[in-house]
Parts: sequence; structure tokens; C-alpha cells
Amino acid sequence: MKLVIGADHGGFALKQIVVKYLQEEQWDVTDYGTLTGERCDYPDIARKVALAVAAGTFERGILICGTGIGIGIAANKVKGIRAALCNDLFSAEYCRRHNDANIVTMGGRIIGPGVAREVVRIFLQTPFEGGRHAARLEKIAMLEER
Ligand SMILES: O=C(CO)[C@H](O)[C@H](O)[C@H](O)COP(=O)(O)O
Repeated sequence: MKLVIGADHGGFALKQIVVKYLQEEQWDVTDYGTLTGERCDYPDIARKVALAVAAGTFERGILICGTGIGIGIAANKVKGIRAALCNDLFSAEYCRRHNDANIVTMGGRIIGPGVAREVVRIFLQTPFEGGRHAARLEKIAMLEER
């Protein structure tokens, strides 16, 4: 599975840790920045990552800002993106099982490396259940056409 990751300055430090973890675990991960800890605007990072996931260049994305909120709001403006804020393990599991999330967002000012690594592991390993949840995702897709 090809992965893409991005973060603003609020998520930069945690992104570095997550990238290292993914590389150690042999995941194919591409870093879309920011590549320094300098202040930047999370919508710019969200846009690059979300467009690449929506285009199918990458199957899943990981986005990190200070809280995970702003970067997720921005990513969800891109058609086909289902970005889920996961600062806990239960959310990481159910955003996959019920929502087929294709981007996970986290807060670099909220969670530490241990939780972040587990969130990412669960996000990448948990399948979508389909069934009644697929019908609900179709309704979400219809909202994109309004
Ligand atoms: O978008 C956010 C909040 O929803 C992120 O946490 C940003 O990283 C944060 O707003 C950046 O704030 P800063 O004061 O410019 O560091």
C-alpha cells in the first residue's frame, strides 16, 4: 500500500516520528512536507495530500497539525476524501471499520509518539466492514454532488 504523509509546523515533530516508524515497518511512505519546523499553513499541506489520495496516487494519507482538526477540515473539502480525526485508538479502528477513512489526522500537540504509532498501525491494518456502512458512504458521496 502506498502512503503519503504531511504536516504543518504544529505536527512536524510527530510527523518525523511517524515517518521513521513507517519506514522501519517497511511501509512505502512519501513525505509531502513540511520538511522544516517553520510556520506554514495547514490547508496547503492538506490540499497536496488530499488531491494525491483522491487521484489514486496513494491509497492512504496521514495528516498532522496541532490538533488534527484544521488539516482534516481542509482535506475533507476534496471530493472523495474521508479524513478522520484520530487522537485515540478506538477512533482509529472505527474510522476504518465503519467509515472507510482514507486519511487519518492527528494532533501533534495532543498525542505522543506511542499513541500516534498505534493509531497509524490500526488505521493501516483495519479493513472496512462494508454492508450497511457502504450505503451510508454512498449518501456521503451524494452530498459531494450538491
Ligand atoms: O488547524 C489547527 C487547529 O485546528 C492546527 O492545530 C494548527 O496547527 C494550528 O492552528 C497552528 O497554530 P499556530 O498558532 O500558527 O502555531
